[in-house]
Amino acid sequence: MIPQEDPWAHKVFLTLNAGSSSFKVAMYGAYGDDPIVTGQADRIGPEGTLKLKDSEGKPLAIPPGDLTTHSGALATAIAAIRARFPNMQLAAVGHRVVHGGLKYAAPVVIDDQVFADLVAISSFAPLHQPHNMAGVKTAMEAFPGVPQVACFDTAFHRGQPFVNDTFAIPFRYYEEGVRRYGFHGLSYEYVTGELERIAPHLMAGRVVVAHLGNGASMCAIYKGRSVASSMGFSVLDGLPMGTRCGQIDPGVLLYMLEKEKLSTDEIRQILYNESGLLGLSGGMSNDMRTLEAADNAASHRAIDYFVFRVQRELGGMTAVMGGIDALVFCGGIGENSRVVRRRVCERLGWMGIEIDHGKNAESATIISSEFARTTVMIVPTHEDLVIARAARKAAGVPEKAAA
Ligand SMILES: Nc1ncnc2c1ncn2[C@@H]1O[C@H](COP(=O)(O)OP(=O)(O)O)[C@@H](O)[C@H]1O
Ligand SMILES: CC(=O)OP(=O)(O)O
Ligand SMILES: [Mg+2]
Repeated sequence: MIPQEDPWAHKVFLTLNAGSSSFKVAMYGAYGDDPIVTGQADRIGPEGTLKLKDSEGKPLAIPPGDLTTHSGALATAIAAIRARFPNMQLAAVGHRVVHGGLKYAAPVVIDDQVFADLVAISSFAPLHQPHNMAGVKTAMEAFPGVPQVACFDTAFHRGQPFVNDTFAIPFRYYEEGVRRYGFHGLSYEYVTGELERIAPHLMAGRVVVAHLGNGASMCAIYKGRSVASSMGFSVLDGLPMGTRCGQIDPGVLLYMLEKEKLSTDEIRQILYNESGLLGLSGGMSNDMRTLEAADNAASHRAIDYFVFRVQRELGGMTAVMGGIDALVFCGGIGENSRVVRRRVCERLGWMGIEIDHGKNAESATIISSEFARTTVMIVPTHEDLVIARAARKAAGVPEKAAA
């Protein structure tokens, strides 16, 4: 028999994950978890930077290009990847799209209708969705005919119970789509899959995942399904974030409108860009590393509030699940900040949470002490891999156990 060459062996998949002032790009083959290229554009604008590296860590040459806009930076990244891999056979591009609205609860190949639907809900996520869709447009132009696959941060939560999906305002708003969508779903999907693999007995129970990054949220996962999430209608709700406020009394917005006479644009700017860790620290920083290093009254205000809100959510999520079997940390802060992890877990012995300080200091996978009732873990998240897997599936790559 003549051996058949695997038609997928040389195919590649691009993934794009756009944030407010940055985006991450990666390229994967048809199988396996390790990317062929990873990279990031930061501070997109007059001081934009772009860095890409191959699987051996060697930097890719960046051609001259426009780093002042998301589309320009992405076009530059694509040019760099094309120059380094001139014969690449691109099978699909996967995009993180923050909001799928009511209609989209699973990855979808983007056609004109899907594109229009997703642009139409941009105001639901003004910091992310316009950039996500700019990325889709740029990739469509760069790779005509290649399937573009949208992967939604909201999808993981769409089956959540009504009581976590709604606000107590006139019911017509719920019917119109003003709901608590929850976000970071690609991250929760990854972590859930990892837990299923490494600790299936925990996944069968009651898990709280704390995705603590520049954007931060928590999710209560009961038997593998999202039953409560801290983020709501927009990416502002729940925990305080780098520059976003987190949970806020709507009366504060009325105060800003009526008493201060601020415009909606000014209020949006405050809530999305000037609040959270940055706002509470008096403008010092949105970056947890900088705040931890500063160790002064302003940084303590911000970190104390952050820890307090994580603990409150944890208590609430534990209550609605009738207990907790595992607490999982992920995201830049969850994976790296031993201080935040330690402080969150302090005084939670009544919940069966007790961490081993040595294991926490070395960021081990399991950081709870040996006899603690609740397992506390760190699972580094990989949203891009979830996107790559969805793009592979949409392109028709057969499931094949990674060699
Ligand atoms: N070693 C560390 N100690 C404390 N915080 C860290 C550390 N490394 C990263 N972080 C924090 O993680 C956050 C960024 O998280 P990340 O998940 O990368 O963000 P994004 O949402 O932009 O993907 C920043 O606040 C950063 O300070
Ligand atoms: C949904 C969200 O907040 O995303 P990010 O963490 O990328 O800002
Ligand atoms: Mg993030």
